Order: sequence, then C-alpha cells, then structure tokens
Amino acid sequence: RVLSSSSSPTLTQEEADEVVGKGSSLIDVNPPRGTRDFPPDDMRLRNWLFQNFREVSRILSFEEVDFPVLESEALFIRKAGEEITQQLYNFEDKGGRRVVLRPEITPSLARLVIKQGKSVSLPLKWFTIGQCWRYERMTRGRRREHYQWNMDIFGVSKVRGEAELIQAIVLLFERLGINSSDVGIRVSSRKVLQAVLQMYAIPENLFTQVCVIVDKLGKITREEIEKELLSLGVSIQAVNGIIEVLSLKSLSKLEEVLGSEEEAVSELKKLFSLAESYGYADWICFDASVVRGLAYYTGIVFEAFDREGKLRAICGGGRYDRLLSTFGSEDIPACGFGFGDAVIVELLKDKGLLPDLAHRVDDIVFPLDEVLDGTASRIASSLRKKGRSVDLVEDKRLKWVFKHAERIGASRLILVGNSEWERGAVRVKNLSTREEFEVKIDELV
Ligand SMILES: OCc1cccc(Br)n1
Repeated sequence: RVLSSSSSPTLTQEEADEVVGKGSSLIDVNPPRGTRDFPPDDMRLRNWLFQNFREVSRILSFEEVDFPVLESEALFIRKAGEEITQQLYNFEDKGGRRVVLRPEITPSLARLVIKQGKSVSLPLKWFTIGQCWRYERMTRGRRREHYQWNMDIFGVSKVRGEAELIQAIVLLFERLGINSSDVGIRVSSRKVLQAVLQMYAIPENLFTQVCVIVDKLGKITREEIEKELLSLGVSIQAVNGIIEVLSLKSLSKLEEVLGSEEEAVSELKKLFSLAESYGYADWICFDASVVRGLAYYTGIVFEAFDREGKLRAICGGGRYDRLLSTFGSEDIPACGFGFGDAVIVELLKDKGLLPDLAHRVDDIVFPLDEVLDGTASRIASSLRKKGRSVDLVEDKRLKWVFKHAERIGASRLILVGNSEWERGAVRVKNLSTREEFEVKIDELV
C-alpha cells in the first residue's frame, strides 16, 4: 500500500490509476464547489487587504487570536431560524463527533473567553482573520467560504465599545482610499425593537425570532415579513407598529416615539455624540431598520453599506451581552463585528481603488556562461543574506532575461560574465536609470 505522510494506507498506484484512468482524462483541477484558489495575483491582493486589517487592529491596540476552522456543531445550534445556522457545513467525523466548518467566529471567541476564565483581565480586545463556511445548495451559485476579519471587545458595557469598533471600520476604509461619500454606516439598536414589542406586550421569548425576521426587511417583501410575524402570533397592529418604527431614519423622531428615557434612545444619542468626538460623524447615520441577522445581538447594531446601493452589506456587527450565558457561563458584556473579504473587493473594483501589486524583486542574477552558475549562486546567496530579494535565472536567452526583469519590476540586473569575473567584478544594470556599471564583488550591496 502506498503510505501517505500520515502513514495511514492510501490508494495503491494501480488504484490511483483506476481513479484517474491511466493516460485518460485529467482530474478536475477546479477547487471544490463554492471555494476559491488564490494564485499569486489574487494572493497579493488578499495579503494587502489582510495587512490593512492587521494594521488597523494594531492601531486600536487589539491582540490577534486564532481558532480551529473546525468546531463542535453544538457551538452553533440556535433556534432562531437564522440563515447562518440553517446552512451549517456540518458532518460527523470518524469519531462520531458532530462537527462543523465554522460559519462565523464570534462563538469561538466566546468559547475561548470562557475557557480562559479568570486568567484574562477585562476589558479584552481581540481580533482574528479566518475562513468561514456555509453549505448552501449551489442553486444560487454563491460562494461557500469567505475570510472574515473580526474585532471583538469583552468587558465593556458602555457604547464606548461600539464607538471603538466603528472607528476601526472607518480607519480601514480610509486606508483603502474609501471615503464617507462612498460608504455609510447604518446604526441602530435592538433595544428599539425590544421597546416596540413591549409596547404591544409581545412575549420576550419571541424577541430573537422577530429580530431574525425583520432583518429580512428589504430582502423579502413586506407581505412575507408580515406573514412570518403573524405566524409567530404577533398581532397585525404590532406588525404595523414594528414596521412603522423600523422605518424611522431620524433619532429625534425615535425619541418622540419612545421617549428620551428609553435606553435605546440614550445609548444611540451617546454613540452619535462620541462619533463627533472621534471625527467620524459623517460616516454614520441612524436607521431603525438595521437589526442584523444574528440571533445573539442585544443592543447597538451597525452595518456598512455602499451609498450607490449596488452591493450587499460590506461589514456588520453589534453588541451581544448575553452570548456567554447561552453556553452556560457567566455573561460578560461584549460587542464585535465581522468584515468579509469579498464585498470590499467588489467595492474597490467599482471605485477603481484596486492597488497595483505586481510581483516585485530587488535583483536578478544571471550567469552569462553556464560555467559561472556556481559563482552566480554565491552572489545570489550573499545578496539574499543581506535581505535583498533575488531571482536567480539560468538557461535563458539574455533577451528573455531583460523582459523578465521588466515584468517583475526588478531594480537591478546583475550579469555574471567571464571577463568581469576575471577582474573579480560583475556587470550591474540599474533598471530604472538604465545606467550600467562594473562593480567589484566585495562592493556589491
Ligand atoms: O456571511 C455569511 C457567510 C458565512 C460563511 C460563509 C459565507 Br461565503 N458567507
């Protein structure tokens, strides 16, 4: 049996040939449905985006954490009918455990906070960038994986937490060249809906399901929303009241409806006041229709959107003060957001803001004669030890080498030739000034 690296028996060569068919059709070279490869150009763009995520996280003094993509299914079993829990990429592993490829990261963050218990001092501010999965019938041909930047704060109960997170989002956009005329951030609070449900004496235990339904406002018809709410036992008066309040776009109107003593109102006013102090007030707007689709949000919620209205939400988040108790632990106030890697790239494309990230190297070293291949290796090695990126080329015509140098944006072309080498030197061509000169090897830096 052919042993794989994990020394568990895999296919014999004959079995492998049967699978592929000796000399017959090629295997399917595409990645699994709904997933992506990242060839060099795409990987450079992804690294550039993730480097900006990381830099903003550092600037906000967040610490990086990471988790397995594979999690226990139990972490994501929720009864509120969210799309995310109805599309779990779940399966039973060989040990009979129910596991999932995680659909989001917040539950893993909560799990680690609980696990670390008293050993973590609050507040804690963690960030991570990780791949998330869903299993959706490919009828809609949507992706099954994306990468998400998450920033979360545990231990801050005031809206200072949300204000910090929104600044991170604004800083990220500004770093990418996006401004507040391109993108806005809608802000509301689930306490708005909570207050409305109380006005209509709707039982608290329906709150989460109502949130998940009204999150679909704008995505499904008002009739469908009404139907789903009525099926929960919400009266038609309450349905109309809910939709009326959720269509408010003015905080002062909300205050007229709910009163200034209502927590939803005072918290939102505080957040908008902090936004002025942070200097990002022009980015945010109150919009009562924002509830976000995750069951566990309990307070302020927000989402960034492109003002042309062409794209899905760019990122979103909110407060989730009672997530830990759903895992049987003491609650710790928390807030966070998720920022996916797909919509932002569509927005950058639309705005002509994709950066030029061609492959770049410092030097190309090329022996003009194959007997100098050892010398060329020594020169390349010496430059690399000094931290220069070097592309060591051989078996190519000089014409190709010049084209290659242009293509990868090399700064210098270092030609190793017999005559120069006899003088202990090499020929250096500066590819930006086109200057060419001979350099003694021990002076080459
Ligand atoms: O935002 C929902 C979601 C979750 C996991 C994977 C993908 Br693609 N999308």
